[in-house]
Amino acid sequence: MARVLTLSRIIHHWRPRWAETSLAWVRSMSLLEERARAVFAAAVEGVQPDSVVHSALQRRGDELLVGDRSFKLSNNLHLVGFGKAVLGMAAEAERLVGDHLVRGLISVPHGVQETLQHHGKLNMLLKSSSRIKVIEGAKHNLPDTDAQRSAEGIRKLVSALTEGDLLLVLISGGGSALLPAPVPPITLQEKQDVTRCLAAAGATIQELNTVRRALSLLKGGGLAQCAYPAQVVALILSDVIGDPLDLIASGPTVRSETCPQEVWAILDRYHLSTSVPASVKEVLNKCPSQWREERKDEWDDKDHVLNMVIGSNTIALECAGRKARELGLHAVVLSPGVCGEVSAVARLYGLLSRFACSQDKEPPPSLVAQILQLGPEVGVESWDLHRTMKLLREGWEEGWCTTCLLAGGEPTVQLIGKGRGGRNQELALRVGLELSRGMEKSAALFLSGGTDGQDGPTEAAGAVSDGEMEAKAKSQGLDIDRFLTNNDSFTFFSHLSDGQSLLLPGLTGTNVMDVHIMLLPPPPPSK
Ligand SMILES: Nc1ncnc2c1ncn2[C@@H]1O[C@H](COP(=O)(O)OP(=O)(O)OP(=O)(O)O)[C@@H](O)[C@H]1O
Ligand SMILES: O=C(O)[C@H](O)CO
Repeated sequence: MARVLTLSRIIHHWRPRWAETSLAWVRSMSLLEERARAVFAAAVEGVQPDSVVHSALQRRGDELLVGDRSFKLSNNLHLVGFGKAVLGMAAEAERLVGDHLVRGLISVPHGVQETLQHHGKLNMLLKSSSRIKVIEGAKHNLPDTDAQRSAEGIRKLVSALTEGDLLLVLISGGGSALLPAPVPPITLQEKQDVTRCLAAAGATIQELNTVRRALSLLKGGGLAQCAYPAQVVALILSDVIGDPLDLIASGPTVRSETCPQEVWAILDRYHLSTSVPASVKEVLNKCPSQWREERKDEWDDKDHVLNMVIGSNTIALECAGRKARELGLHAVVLSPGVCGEVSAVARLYGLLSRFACSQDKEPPPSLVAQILQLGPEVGVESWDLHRTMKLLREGWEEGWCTTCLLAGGEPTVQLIGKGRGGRNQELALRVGLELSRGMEKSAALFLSGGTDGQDGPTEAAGAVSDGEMEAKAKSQGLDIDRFLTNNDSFTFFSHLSDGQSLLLPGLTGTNVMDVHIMLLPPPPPSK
C-alpha cells in the first residue's frame, strides 16, 4: 500500500509536469518503437531476393547487362541455384530473362514453397509454366539425400554446357547444406558427421566452410570448373560478415586455394583429426601439388566467371539509414560486421548509449577507453568507433533530433541452458539490462532482428528493449537473470507484456544476417 501511496503522492505533487512528461515519454517511447520497427522493415525490404535480382540484371534487347559486363542472349541461358533465398531470386530472374532460358534447377529448403505461399509471397514462387525445376531438401539446414540429388542434378546440368552457353548461378545463405557433393570415397553421412562435429565444437562459419570446400566436388570453385567453358554469372546474397566470396555457401564459383594443411589445422584445433573417417583422411592426405593439380584447370580465367554480391548486410543498413532519415532521425552506421559473444556486444551498445546520452561537456575518458577496448572483441574497428562517437557527440552539441545508430552482423551465444531463444532475442534482453542499469536509466530503445525472419528455433525474428525493461519485468514477476542463465529469451519476451516486444515479421525470404538498431533521443536540455 505504501508503494501505491508514494506513487500517488508523486503524481499529485508533480502532476502537471510529471503527468505531461510521463505521457509524452510513454508516447515518445511507443513512437520510438514504431520507428525502430519501421527501420527494421525497411532493412529487410531492401534485400528482398526479387528486388536485388531486379537491380542486378538489366535487359537491353537480347543483351543482358550485369554490372559493367554484357552477355549475349540467344536461347542459351541455363540457371542453377541453392540457398534459403534462391526461390525468390529465381522467380525474378525468370521474369527478366526467361525468354532465353533453356532449363534450370534450384535446390531450396524443405517446405519453403508452402511457407512462402502461406505468407502470401506469391512473387517469390515460380509459375507453373516455369522451366526451372525445384527440389526441396536440407531439412533443419542439414545436407540430406534430397539435397544430394539436387547437387548431382546441378552438376550434370552444368557439365553439359558448351562455349556459347550462359550459366546464371543464384547463391544465398544456407547454400552449403543444399549443395552436398562429397569427394568420393567420402559418403554424405561421413561429410555430415564432420561438419556437425565442427559446428557443435564451436567452429566459425569461416572454419566450417574451409573444411566443406576441401571435401566437396562443387564447393570451392568446383561448380564453375564443371561448367567450363560456358560463361558463368553468379549473383550472391551474402550472409557472411565481410561478404567473402569464397566462403558464402562455401564459394562454389570461386577458385579455392585451400590446401590440406589448412584443413588439418582446423580439425586439430577442435580435436577432431583422429576421429575423422578414413575416407576423409584419404582425400586430405593427397599431396598439395597432386591435390591442386586435380583441381587445376584453365577455367580459372577471370572472364569466364563473374561473381557479384547483389545483397548484403551493408545494403540492408543503407536501406535502413534511408528510412531513418525519412522518419526525421539522424542515421549513423556503426558497422555491418558485429560479431563476438552476445554479452560483449550488449556491453558495447550499453556504453555507446551512455556516451551518446552523457550530458558532460566532454564524455568521461574512461567511457571512451572502455568502448575502444571492446571494439576488437566484437569485430568493430577502432576507426569505426571513433567516427561513430564523433557523430554522436556532434549530435549532442548541435542539438540533433533522435539518433538512429545502425549496425549488423552475427554475434554468437554460448548455449548453457535449455531454454528457447535466439541470438537477437538474447542480445535485446542483455541490452535492455544495460540500458536499465546505467547510472541513470537510458531513454534509448534497442531492436535486434534476424533478416530471415527467424531467430534460433523460434517463430520470432528478434525483440525490442529499453531502459524500462528491468522495472517492467520486476513488476510482472519475471526474473531476468534466470531467463538469461537458461538461454530462455524467447520465453521471457513472450511473457513480458504479453509478447508485445517480440519481432514477428514471419519468414522474410531473404537472409543477410542480423540488424541492430538503437534509437537515442536527444538528452533533455541541461537544467
Ligand atoms: N535458446 C537460445 N538462446 C540464444 N541463442 C540460441 C538459442 N538457440 C539457438 N541459438 C543460437 O541461434 C543460432 C542459430 O540461429 P538460426 O537458427 O537463426 O540460424 P542462423 O545462424 O541464422 O543460420 P542461417 O544464417 O542459415 O539463418 C545458433 O548458432 C545458436 O547460437
Ligand atoms: O550456406 C552457408 O555456407 C552459410 O549460410 C554461409 O553462406
